Amino acid sequence: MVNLKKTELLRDRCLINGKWVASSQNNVAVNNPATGEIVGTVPALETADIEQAVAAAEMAFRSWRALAAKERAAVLLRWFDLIVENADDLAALLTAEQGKPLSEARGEILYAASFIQWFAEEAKRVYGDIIPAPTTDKRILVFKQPIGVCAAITPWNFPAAMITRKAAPALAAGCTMVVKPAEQTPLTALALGVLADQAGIPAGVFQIVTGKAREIGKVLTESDIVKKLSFTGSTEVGRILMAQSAPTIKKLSMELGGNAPFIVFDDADLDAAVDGAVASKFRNAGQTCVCTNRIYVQSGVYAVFAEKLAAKVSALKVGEGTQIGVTIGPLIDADAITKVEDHISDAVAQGAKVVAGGKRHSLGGTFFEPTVLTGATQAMKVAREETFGPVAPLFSFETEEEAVAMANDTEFGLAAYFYTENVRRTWRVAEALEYGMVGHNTGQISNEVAPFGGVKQSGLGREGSRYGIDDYLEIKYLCSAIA
Ligand SMILES: NC(=O)C1=CN([C@@H]2O[C@H](COP(=O)(O)OP(=O)(O)OC[C@H]3O[C@@H](n4cnc5c(N)ncnc54)[C@H](OP(=O)(O)O)[C@@H]3O)[C@@H](O)[C@H]2O)C=CC1
Ligand SMILES: O=C(O)CCCC(=O)O
Repeated sequence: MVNLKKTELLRDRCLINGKWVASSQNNVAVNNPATGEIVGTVPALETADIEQAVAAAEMAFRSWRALAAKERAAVLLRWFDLIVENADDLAALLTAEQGKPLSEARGEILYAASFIQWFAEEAKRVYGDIIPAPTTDKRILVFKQPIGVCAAITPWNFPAAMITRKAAPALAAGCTMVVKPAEQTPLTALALGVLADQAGIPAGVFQIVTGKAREIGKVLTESDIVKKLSFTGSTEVGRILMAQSAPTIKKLSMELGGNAPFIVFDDADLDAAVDGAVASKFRNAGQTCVCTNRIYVQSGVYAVFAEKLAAKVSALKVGEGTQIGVTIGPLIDADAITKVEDHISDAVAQGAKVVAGGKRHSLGGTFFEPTVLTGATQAMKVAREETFGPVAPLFSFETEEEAVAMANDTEFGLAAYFYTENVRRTWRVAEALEYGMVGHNTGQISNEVAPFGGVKQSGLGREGSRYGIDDYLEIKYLCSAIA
């Protein structure tokens, strides 16, 4: 049970063409990962329902794109206001289905809202260009137009923000969108739909569908009507969706896996580095794609850093997200726990030492002790794969070149962090790291004004920032002969 002030935010139906649609067949239960209790149910829609949503999005696109940017912005700002007004309810729902501590959930809701406010403003700044023509008889103009019907497939780790980070630029640009949230966290998505409806977002412009991921993914990727797909999730599923989108040559935005290095040089402010490591590693119990995965510490400060980090991590409070003071909630499911245990046992078998945590929490369920390992090496799974859990492995290095080489030794390239007080080193390392986002002397890099996205196998495109709207726009060039 989740207690909401505004009970209509808890929906058991999907939003298609302005109507709340039930399943003609089955419903899917949504469980609280902290307690196992059922929080709600959502429909397992049929292929025909998804096709109907796509058709409604196509119809709605005609009138939505025709509005002045300022008119679309006004509607988006009403949505933003409603999300902020209902932040407590939305946070409660988010914690109930996802598990993160309530304060973090509230932070996510405001983060999610910030994308709507930002892109409502950016809608009015989709400028074109006039290019000096190579001959005097021509004029060359460039303008930008919305891509059309878009689809979004989003993960469970940020049930609100990953939706608005896609929907806000899409809607601001004049596109319409069909969203498929993760099976584990659809209720926050549906609540956002309620508020979108109340804000006056027209029928068909923002729709939410739930059901079997493969079937929905197939309809959305095979459709000729859907011109663009934006996905956040695992690299493995990203590859499948790219392949499925190839026949219709869809535009793609892909926010995929990470394997973030966190480098601590011996000239770093160690206390700041410890705080940054805790913030970046243990946010959402380690379940974000920008979470630190590997911590490289220069040998001269390794022992002190390890001791300070282990002390801070041991003080983190594990528990149900609704309890005051809790900083680490449950992991999302049993598979997540199995992966964390596998990574720890693989590391220990190869010589790593557990200096904090290391096992399932006495609370049971999917609660896990925040863990610090020393003596990690590049051969271990903790170095090669994204753990997506509360495990901080410490690696030792001697030189800057070695640290950068180890940090770049991965097929992923999403986020990286480093701590140094040396200005020259700052520039060298920032430029050498093969990552889309780099934090210098900070473990927190995400906000609505900065471009979020990766290189290498971490994905394609950028979300947030003034660049984020470009992913939903086509460039058209007009050549006008005037002689
Ligand atoms: N980059 C990131 O932010 C994230 C990375 N991950 C990484 O991925 C691992 C696995 O997490 P997981 O939740 O399984 O991530 P997935 O990539 O499986 O899921 C993300 C989204 O894709 C959907 N999906 C899954 N398979 C298909 C498919 N064949 N066609 C269409 N949609 C599909 C899911 O739907 P449904 O939920 O209904 O299955 C969900 O909405 C994590 O341990 C982590 O390493 C996970 C989440 C976010
Ligand atoms: O893909 C994720 O893990 C969500 C992004 C988190 C962030 O925006 O910081």
